[in-house]
Amino acid sequence: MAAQHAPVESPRDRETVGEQHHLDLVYRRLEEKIHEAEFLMADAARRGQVGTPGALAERDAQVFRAGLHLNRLNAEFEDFLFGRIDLLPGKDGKRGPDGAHTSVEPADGAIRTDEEGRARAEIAETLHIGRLGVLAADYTPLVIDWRAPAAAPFYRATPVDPGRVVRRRVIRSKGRKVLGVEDDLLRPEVTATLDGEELAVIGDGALMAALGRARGHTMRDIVSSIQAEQDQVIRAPAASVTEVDGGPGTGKTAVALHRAAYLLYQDRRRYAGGILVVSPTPLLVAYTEGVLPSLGEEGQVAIRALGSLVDGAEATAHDAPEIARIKGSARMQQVLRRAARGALDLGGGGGGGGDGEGASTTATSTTATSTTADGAPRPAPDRLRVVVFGRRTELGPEELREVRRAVFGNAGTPVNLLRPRARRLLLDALWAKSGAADRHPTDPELAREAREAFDEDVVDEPGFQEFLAAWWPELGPRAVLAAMADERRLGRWSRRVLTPAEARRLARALRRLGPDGRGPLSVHDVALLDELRTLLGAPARPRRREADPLDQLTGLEEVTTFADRTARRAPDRTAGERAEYAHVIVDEAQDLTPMQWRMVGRRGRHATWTIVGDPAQSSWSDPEEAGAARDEALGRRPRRRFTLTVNYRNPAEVAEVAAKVLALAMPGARPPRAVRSTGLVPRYAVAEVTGTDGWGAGAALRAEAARLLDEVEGTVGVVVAMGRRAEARRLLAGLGERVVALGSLEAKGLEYDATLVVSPAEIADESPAGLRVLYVALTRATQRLTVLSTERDAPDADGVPDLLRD
Ligand SMILES: Nc1ncnc2c1ncn2[C@@H]1O[C@H](COP(=O)(O)OP(=O)(O)OP(=O)(O)O)[C@@H](O)[C@H]1O
Repeated sequence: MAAQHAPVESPRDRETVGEQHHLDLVYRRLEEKIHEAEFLMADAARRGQVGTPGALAERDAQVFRAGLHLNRLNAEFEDFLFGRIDLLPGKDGKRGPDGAHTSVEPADGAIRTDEEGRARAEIAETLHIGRLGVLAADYTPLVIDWRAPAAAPFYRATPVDPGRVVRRRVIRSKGRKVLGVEDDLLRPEVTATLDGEELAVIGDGALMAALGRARGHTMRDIVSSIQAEQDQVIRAPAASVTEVDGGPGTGKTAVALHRAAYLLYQDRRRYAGGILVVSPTPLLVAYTEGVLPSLGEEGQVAIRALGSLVDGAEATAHDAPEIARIKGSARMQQVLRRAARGALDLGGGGGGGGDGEGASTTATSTTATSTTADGAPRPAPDRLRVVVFGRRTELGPEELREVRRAVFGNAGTPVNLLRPRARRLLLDALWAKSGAADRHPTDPELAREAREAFDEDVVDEPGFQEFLAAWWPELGPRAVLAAMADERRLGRWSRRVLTPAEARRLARALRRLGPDGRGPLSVHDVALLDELRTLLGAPARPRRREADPLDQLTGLEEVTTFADRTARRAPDRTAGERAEYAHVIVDEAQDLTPMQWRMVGRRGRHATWTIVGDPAQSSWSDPEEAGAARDEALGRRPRRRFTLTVNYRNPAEVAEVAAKVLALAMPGARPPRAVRSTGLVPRYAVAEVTGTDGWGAGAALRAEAARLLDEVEGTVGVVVAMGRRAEARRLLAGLGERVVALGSLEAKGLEYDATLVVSPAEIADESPAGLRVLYVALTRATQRLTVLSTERDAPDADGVPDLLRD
C-alpha cells in the first residue's frame, strides 16, 4: 500500500510530514484527555441523581474542574503546537518535572571535530513547544508549555549565545494540519545529526514570515517568535517593578501581555488576586483583548482603559489639550481636597452620585430641608437651634465654622465618614453653650448622667437630625465635580493653586456634567472622580427605617444613621471597597497624567508592577510632573529596567520618515532599529483644494485612503487631528470595514497595514506635545505610509511637508 502514497520529494515536505506525525500523536493524546474530561462530567452528572447534599457539592466541584479542562483544551486546539528545538546533550543529565533536561549548557565534548576538521554533534533531545503542556501516557513530554523553564531556550537562544540549541523551528498549523516549518540554525558551524540523519534547515526563519503577514483589527500573540531581548522581560522575576522602555513597534504591548500569561503560569495562587492591564484607550483594549485568551489565560486578567477604571464611570468625552493639562495636573489634588470639604456648604440633596457607588441620596433626602422645591441643593444651614432641658440653645455661623474645623482636625479621614464625629462635636458645643456643664461642678457621676440625658434630648429632636443631614450631607464624587463648574466657587477652592484664568477655563469645561453631575465624562474626569472617591469615602447606603432591625432598640443607637453605625463598625470601608490587584501592568505608561498615576497607584498598593512605555511618544506635556507621580505610585519598590531596541512593526522606509519627527520632538533620542525593509517608499500627496478653514483635505483624503485599500490586503488607518475625527469618518463612509478614521490620540498603540497621516502640521500644532503625537501617528504602518499635506503643511514641489524635510 505504501506505493499509493505520494512520494516525499523535498526536504521541506519531508520535515512537514515529520511534524505532522508528531501533531497527530499530540491530538490523539488530547482526545484521550478530552474523553477523560467528558467521562468525569458524565460521571458527575450521574452522581447528581444521588441527591444528598454532600454528593451534590462533590458533583459541582467535579463538573467545574472537568468543564474547565474541556474548555481549555477546546480553546487551545488552534495552532496548538508551534515550536520545536533540537538540543545537544546537557552538562549534568538532570531532568525537570516536565521530563526535559534542565541544563542550559551543553555537555563537555558534545561537539567534536572530525578528521576533516568539521564540527560535528549528535542531537540528544528534541522538544516541541505549545500553548499548553501535554504528557504522553508514559509521562514523556509531547508538548512543553511555552512558559515552562524547558521552553526558555526556544526564545533565548541566539547565534551568539546558543546554549544547547542547534536548531529552532517554528511550526505553522491550521487545526490538525501542519502547513509548514521555518527554521533558524543557531550553530551554523556544526553539522548535527539526529537519529543518524543530518539535520535539515528549512526557510528563512519565522520572524520575517510573521512580520510580513497582513493585519486584522486585533492583535495576534507572538508566542512562536518572541525574541531573546523580549523573553528577558517576559520571564523577569515579579518581585518588584519591571520597567520597560523602547521605541514604537518594539513589542512592548505584546511583551506586557505575554508577561501576564507567564506570571499566571509561574504562580497562579499569588496572582489569584488578579492582574490589571491598564491601557490608554478603549480602542487599544479592544485591539489587545484576544491575546491572553489565545495564550490560554482568561478571567484572572482585567484589561481596562484609563477611562473605565472607576466602576460605573465610562469616559466618552474628549478634553481640549489645555483643559486636559489642568485636569491631569498634580495640582488638582489640592483643589479637590478643598472641594471635597467645601462642598459641605452646598448642603444636602446635591449629593447625587451615579458613579457606581449606588450613592448618595441618603438620610438627607428623607428630611424636608435638604432640597428646594425645584430639586436644587439648598445651602447648608448656618445656625443650629435646639430646645433642651426647657432652654433654647443656639450655635451661630462662627461657632459652627469652628466646630467644622475641629471635625476635620488634622487627620485625612474621608469627609463622608466624619459625620459621627460632626454629631459628637456639635453635641459638645451645644452642651458647652447651654451652661449645663456648670450645674454639677463637684459630682462627676451626676454630670455624666446629665450629659447623657442632654445628648438624648438633642438627638431626639427631629430638627437636630435634619440639621445634621443638611450641615454634613453625604457627598457623591460626581456632585462635587459638578459643583466645581461654578466659577466663583472653584475660584475659591483653587486659590493660589490654579491661576484665575485656569480656574475659569476648568469651571467652564465642567459645565458639561450638568448640575447633577450626570453628563458625559472625559478620561481626565474619571481620575478626578477616583480622587474624590478617596477624599469623600464611600457614601452610606440609603436608610430604610422600616427595614432596619436596630430601630427596635432604644437609646442613642436608635437615632444614629445607618452611615454612623456602619462607619463605626468598619472605619476603613473605603479601602475595602476599592479593587486592588496582585500585579499591575501599565501600557503606554508615558501618557499617564499625575492624577491618573494616583488612580492607578491605588489599585496596586500591594502589587508588583510591569510598566511599559516610550517617553518619545508621550502626549502629556509635563513629563517631570508625571515622573514624580509615577514614583509616588510605585513607592520604594526596587526597580528593574529593560530597553527593547528592535522595531518589528515599521519597515525601515517608514521608520526613516518617523525618525525625522523624533529628531524634532526629542533631539538626541535614538529610534529603534527597524528589522526589515520592504522597498516601498512613503508617498507624499497634497490636497489641492483649500477649505474655508485651511484644511481642504476632503476629496484627497478619500482618494488616498482608497488607493491604500487597493495596495494592501489588510487594514488602513487614517490619522487626523482630534478635531477632525467626525469629518474624516464622514469622508470615508462606504469604503468598507478595512479602513478606519482615528484622531491622533486614538492611534496610540494600534497598527495598520497602511496608514494615511493627514496634515502633520495640524497634528503637531494641536498641543504642546503635538510633535510626539505626530511621531506616534507616523509609526503605525506595517507596510505602507502616505502623508497627505494641506496648505498649512507648506509642502515642497515633491509634496513633502515642511516638518518632514531633511
Ligand atoms: N517577536 C515578535 N514576533 C513577531 N511579531 C512581533 C514580535 N515582537 C513584536 N511583534 C509585532 O510588532 C508589532 C508591534 O508590537 P507592539 O504593538 O507590542 O509594539 P509597541 O512597542 O507596544 O509599540 P508602540 O509603542 O508603537 O505602541 C506587533 O504587530 C507585534 O505583533
